[in-house]
Amino acid sequence: MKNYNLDETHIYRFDPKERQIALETEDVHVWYGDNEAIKGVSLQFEKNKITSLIGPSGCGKSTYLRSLNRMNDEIDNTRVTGKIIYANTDINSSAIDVYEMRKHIGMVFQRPNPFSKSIYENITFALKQHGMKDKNQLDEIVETSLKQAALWDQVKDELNKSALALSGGQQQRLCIARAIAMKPDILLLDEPASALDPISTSKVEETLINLKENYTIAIVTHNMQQASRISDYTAFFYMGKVMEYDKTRKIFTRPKIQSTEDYVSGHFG
Ligand SMILES: Nc1ncnc2c1ncn2[C@@H]1O[C@H](COP(=O)(O)OP(=O)(O)OP(=O)(O)O)[C@@H](O)[C@H]1O
Repeated sequence: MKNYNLDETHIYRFDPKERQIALETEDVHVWYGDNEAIKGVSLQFEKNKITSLIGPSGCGKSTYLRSLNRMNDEIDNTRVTGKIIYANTDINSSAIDVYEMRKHIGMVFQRPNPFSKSIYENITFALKQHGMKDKNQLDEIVETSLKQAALWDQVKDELNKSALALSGGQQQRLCIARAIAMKPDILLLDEPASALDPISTSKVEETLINLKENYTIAIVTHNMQQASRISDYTAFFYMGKVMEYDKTRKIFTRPKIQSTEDYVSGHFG
């Protein structure tokens, strides 16, 4: 294993006058008990763009992603410090209504995890929990979300069918539809295509590219081609830090840091 200089980093910063920042973290640290998994990450996520989080296994990508909508709160013995700024508010503050915040910052997990309910109910379940009762309104959201997730044409005649009868790729697009039904601003995805075959993967990628018109997306991926195909920005994580953050094109063609270059060219370690 090469000895990479962990102090040599390159973090691209936006000028907020030129680019709209949808979400920003300042010096975020995450501990699992005594293990400091994230060691001071400050990143900006540009509105209506896709940002990929890449890096070797165990470097903290998922931990960082989960901190962006406080999913680490659900894990015992976890501590998160630093600021996570969304809409001029630090959502890492104890005063935040986490349930409410997650309506704005939604998440899709690695394995498709539809509820054991119909396709229709998968999308309407959380909306009903939030008090929405109007059938026409619910129908409309089901249709719009499934269209945005590029699944409507395949399922529109069988909305009462069990979601578990869909293929893996369709289930994952249903999970994306379920997340966007809440009309979040930001969509966090943790390796959403890793359990899918290449055709389903390319459908999910197409879906994400179309979604960025309306959403800001952060995605953890192990797939370098995927990061370079779909994302506008890429952050390279290593040992709980971001070593390099820049436009995706730069990360993959002219990285500034040796560890990034080795990682993206497959010569890491
Ligand atoms: N629920 C947890 N409890 C305790 N430690 C955890 C937990 N989840 C992650 N960790 C630890 O935090 C560190 C970062 O893990 P994380 O899963 O965030 O990395 P990752 O880059 O997403 O890895 P991978 O690419 O393998 O999914 C690792 O040392 C891991 O063991």
